[in-house]
Amino acid sequence: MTEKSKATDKKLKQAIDARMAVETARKHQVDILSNLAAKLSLSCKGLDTELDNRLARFRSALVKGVSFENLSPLIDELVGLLQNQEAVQLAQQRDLFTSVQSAGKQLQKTKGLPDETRRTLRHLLDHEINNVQSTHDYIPLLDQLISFYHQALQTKLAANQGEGGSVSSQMAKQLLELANELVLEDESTDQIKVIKNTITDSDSLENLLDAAIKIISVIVKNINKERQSAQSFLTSLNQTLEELHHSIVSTSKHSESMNVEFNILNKSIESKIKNLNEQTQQATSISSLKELVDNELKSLSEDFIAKEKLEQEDRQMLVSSFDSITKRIVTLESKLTTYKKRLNEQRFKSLLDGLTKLPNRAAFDERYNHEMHLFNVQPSDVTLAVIDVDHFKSINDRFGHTAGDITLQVISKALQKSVRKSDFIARYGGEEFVLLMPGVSLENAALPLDKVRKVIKNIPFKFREKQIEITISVGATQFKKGDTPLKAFDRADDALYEAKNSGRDRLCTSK
Ligand SMILES: Nc1nc2c(ncn2[C@@H]2O[C@H](COP(=O)(O)OP(=O)(O)OP(=O)(O)O)[C@@H](O)[C@H]2O)c(=O)[nH]1
Repeated sequence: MTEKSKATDKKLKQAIDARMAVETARKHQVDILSNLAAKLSLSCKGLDTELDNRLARFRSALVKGVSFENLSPLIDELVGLLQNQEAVQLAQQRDLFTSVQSAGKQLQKTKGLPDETRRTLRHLLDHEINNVQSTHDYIPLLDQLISFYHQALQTKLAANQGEGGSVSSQMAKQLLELANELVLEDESTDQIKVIKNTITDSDSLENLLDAAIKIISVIVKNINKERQSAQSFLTSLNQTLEELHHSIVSTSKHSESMNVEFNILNKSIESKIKNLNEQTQQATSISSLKELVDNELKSLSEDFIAKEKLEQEDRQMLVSSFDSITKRIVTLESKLTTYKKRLNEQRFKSLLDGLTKLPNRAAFDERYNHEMHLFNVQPSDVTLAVIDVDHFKSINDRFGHTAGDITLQVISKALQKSVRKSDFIARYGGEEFVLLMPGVSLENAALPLDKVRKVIKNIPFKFREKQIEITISVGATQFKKGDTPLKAFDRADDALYEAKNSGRDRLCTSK
């Protein structure tokens, strides 16, 4: 190879190398641009379709190796679209600020949010939200807000469930109390008992409503029966009165017609006697006088017989009329007695508690007010005790309402047996009893009351083969000068509250 061709060869090689370097640099630049376009496409994907399409076209132009001059308008378009996108994002950012802020404020109003959550939320709304620079920055805030919402929802749900539970358990309690207070005929009492046994504290509102409707229908039937019975009594009373009236009218009519007949007879007798008198004056011989007297006496005697007959008829008529009136009155009296008896039984029943047969609250109120009145007229020692079965709800919950009812009956019997004759014990409602002890000071009542407590505690209750100890708490007080029924009761109730709070199964007193 000549020197000249060697030099040419070297130059060519250098030129090829330079070209290769340029090619590589360009390829590198295209790669960088393609990469940028790909990243842009990825991060802008979905923001704007137009931008998506332009970026795709830009990438394919790069791959095809379009000259930079041709790429330039594409880049301009992209810049324009991106600028537009910036404005869109700013607007979205503003909207997001407003909605995050209002959502947060709404959340702040939610009751029952944990304190820590409330504090973090306040910080978020007062500070963090103002430091947000981009839509992306909202993501952690939104994440926090969603978790707050979750907490608020949980709190609300728990509160609702709690509320629902306590509402229905309160309703169940009231329904049972109402059922206990009902004084109905025997058959209806049994029906109410069956309904009562279906009521439990954990019942849904729907079940309670169903039980309430059943109770109402028993009451309505009872009212109808009662009304029918009152109506039949009134109808028969009405009938008897009508008959009575009728018989009196007919008796008096009969008497009137009798009177007319009597008058006629009397007049005829009178005129005959007058006539006899005149004719005897004018008689000229004994024989004619005898004949005259004979005739007149005969006629008079007929009149007297007729009068006697009339009188007898009248007497008989009166007697039979009185007889029938008396019979009717006797029937009416017997009906009245039956009705009165029924009413008395009803009244007696209405003062007795259906389940325990102890005097009920109405009977207690009557007696209690009376004792308070006596005390205010002439003060003496009167002790009032309020007795409540401990944890009675758990007996119902564990062994059912029938077991609960039997427990109340057993306790009532034991209470009645262990108080003195002069004391007055009543079922105040539910598992609460009241005891009035006239003539006993609080000091002297403590021992017998504590004895009552022990009696109940020692009853060997057994449910489902399980030995159960049932205890009572007692709160007692003594009537004081200036007391009203309410004041004294509240004092006894406070003492009961203290007995419950200090461990139950005890007697607490309040002076
Ligand atoms: N079986 C039955 N249960 C009744 C009757 N009347 C009320 N109850 C129930 O008595 C329970 C009383 O419960 P609470 O007032 O919570 O009192 P407790 O469980 O005795 O608890 P403490 O009084 O606090 O010791 C409620 O579950 C009532 O449903 C009734 O006639 N029969």
